[in-house]
Amino acid sequence: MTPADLSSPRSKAYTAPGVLGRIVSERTQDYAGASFTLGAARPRARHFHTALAAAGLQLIAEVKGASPSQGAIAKLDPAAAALSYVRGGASCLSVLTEPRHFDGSAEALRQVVAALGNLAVKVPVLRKDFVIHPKMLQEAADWGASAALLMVSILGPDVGEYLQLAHHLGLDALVEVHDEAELEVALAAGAEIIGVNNRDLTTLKIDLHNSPRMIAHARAAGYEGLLVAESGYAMPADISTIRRSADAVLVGSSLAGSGDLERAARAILQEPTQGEK
Ligand SMILES: O=C(O)c1ccccc1NCC(=O)[C@H](O)[C@H](O)COP(=O)(O)O
Repeated sequence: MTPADLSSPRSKAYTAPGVLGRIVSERTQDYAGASFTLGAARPRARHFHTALAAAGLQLIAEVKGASPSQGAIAKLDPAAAALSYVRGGASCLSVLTEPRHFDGSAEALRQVVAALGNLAVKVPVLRKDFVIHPKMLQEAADWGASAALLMVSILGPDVGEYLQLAHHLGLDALVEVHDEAELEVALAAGAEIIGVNNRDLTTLKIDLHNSPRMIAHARAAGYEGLLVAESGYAMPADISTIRRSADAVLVGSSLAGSGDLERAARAILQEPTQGEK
C-alpha cells in the first residue's frame, strides 16, 4: 500500500488491551471526524535521524507533565523545559501531545519548536502521541515536528503505511516495539529508527532488561538502523545496560519530575563511577 491509499479518512478503529486500549479508544473518538488530504510530498530533512546517528549515546528528553503510571509529574513550561534539557545535553526533544493522561497539547509542541528554533544547533522534536489517524502525522509536520511516534502495539502491520506517510510528509518516524513479535513487524515495515519500550503499556510494568535484550535481537537479525531504549531510566546506573548498544535513550518522568531539568539531563548521561555501578 502507498501513501496515496491513506488519502481518504479511514474509519478503521484500532484496539489494544489495558490502559493503552483506553487511550487508543479516546484518541479514535477525538479524530473520528478528522479530514485528511494527501498533498504533495514534502522534503525530508531527516534532522531526527541525523541527531540520533551522531557518535555516542544520544539523549531524547521528554516534556511530560503527567502519565497513567505516575499521575501528575510536574507543571512544566514546555519552552523553558526544552531549553533546560538542551543545556543539559539532550540532542532531541520528545513532546507529549495527548491531553487527558499526559497533560500534553499541540500548543506545548509548538512552543518547544519555537523556542528551539532560535538556537544555533538544530534540535529536532518528536511528536509523542498515540497515532491512530493520518491526520495526526499531518499535524505533526504542520506544527514543526521533525518526527512522530508510531506504535506497533496499536497499528500492527499498518505501521508500514504510516511509516511511508510520515516520510511523504517529510517526517522521520520512531517505530516503537515491546517484544519480539512487534520487532518482526517493525523490521518488515522497513523502520529506520526502532524504539524498544521497557514499559509494558498494558500493565505499565517496567523491565529494564527488555531494551538490551531486544536490541541484541534486532542486531542479531541483521538490523542496521538506529535503536532507541525507552522508559524507566532514573539514574546513570540504569543506562549502563544499553550505553554501548543503543544509539539513544528516551527519558521522561525522572527528568521532568526532578525539579532541575538541566542538571538531571546532564546527570543521566554520565558514566557511573565504579562504586555506583
Ligand atoms: O508513561 C506511562 O505511564 C505510559 C502509559 C501508557 C502508555 C504510554 C506511557 N508512556 C509513554 C512512554 O513510552 C514514555 O513517555 C517514554 O518512553 C518515557 O518514559 P519514562 O522515562 O519512564 O517516563
